[in-house]
Amino acid sequence: MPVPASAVACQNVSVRFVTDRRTVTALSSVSFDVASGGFLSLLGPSGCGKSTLLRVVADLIAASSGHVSVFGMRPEEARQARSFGFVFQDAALLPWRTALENVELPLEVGGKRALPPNAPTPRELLKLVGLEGWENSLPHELSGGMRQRVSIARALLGGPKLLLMDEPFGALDEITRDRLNEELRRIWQETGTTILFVTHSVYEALYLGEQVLVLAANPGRVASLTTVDLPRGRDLAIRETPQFVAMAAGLRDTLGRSH
Ligand SMILES: Nc1ncnc2c1ncn2[C@@H]1O[C@H](COP(=O)(O)OP(=O)(O)OP(=O)(O)O)[C@@H](O)[C@H]1O
Repeated sequence: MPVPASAVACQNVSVRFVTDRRTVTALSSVSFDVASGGFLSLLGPSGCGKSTLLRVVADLIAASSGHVSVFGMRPEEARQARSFGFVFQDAALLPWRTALENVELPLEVGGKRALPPNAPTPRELLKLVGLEGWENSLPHELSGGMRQRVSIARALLGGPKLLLMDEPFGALDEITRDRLNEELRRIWQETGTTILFVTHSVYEALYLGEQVLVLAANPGRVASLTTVDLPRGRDLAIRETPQFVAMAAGLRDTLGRSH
């Protein structure tokens, strides 16, 4: 079977929520394409539909119209094929299970199952996210940043080709967030996983992404799609360069017109 070049392709995706009181058009005719191995940051004002878009890709919400393809599959098929992992703002760890047991959890949900051949083990994943030596710690013994690392390791269990991340670092202090930004770029490069990353931060979106999709609100729609022309190997100091500062100013300008 030929490998589709796109990891995620959305064409004219619209989502309407109908409640007793009103109908909300959360997304209106959103189209974009992320290549396999790409990193797309999703940026936009509160309520512009960022989480909704991620949830449509993850098959948690059905699009009202339009077409979504994940590695050439419908979102439902991609979910059944365990093609993606999801990381939320809250690490959502079970407090009575150790870090290692939390990473192992998906193997037990819906009946015991084995890891696919060649997939990294839970221990290897904890090492990948910088938590070697913390396997037996309980969540309350870990910092917020470490808990979020555990949830990233858990989302990478089974070697998904796509990682969907909904403001995973939004609740962390700035220094921890910076460190995790660097770590995430490293993990992305080491694993080759395609990443869709929701954030409110222009700096985070630009530092992490190879592309930045800005959504405008009411209704949620594409305001701009920018290719980030920065070196693949980047450290945080790149945020001080004139090129980065100019791109950030451009994105802020688009954001300012997106409410
Ligand atoms: N299950 C739902 N039922 C009804 N309306 C919903 C539902 N989920 C989201 N919405 C509405 O859809 C719009 C987009 O919400 P969404 O959470 O996707 O925005 P967001 O960009 O992720 O916001 P934030 O940055 O504040 O997290 C909002 O107006 C929200 O009220």
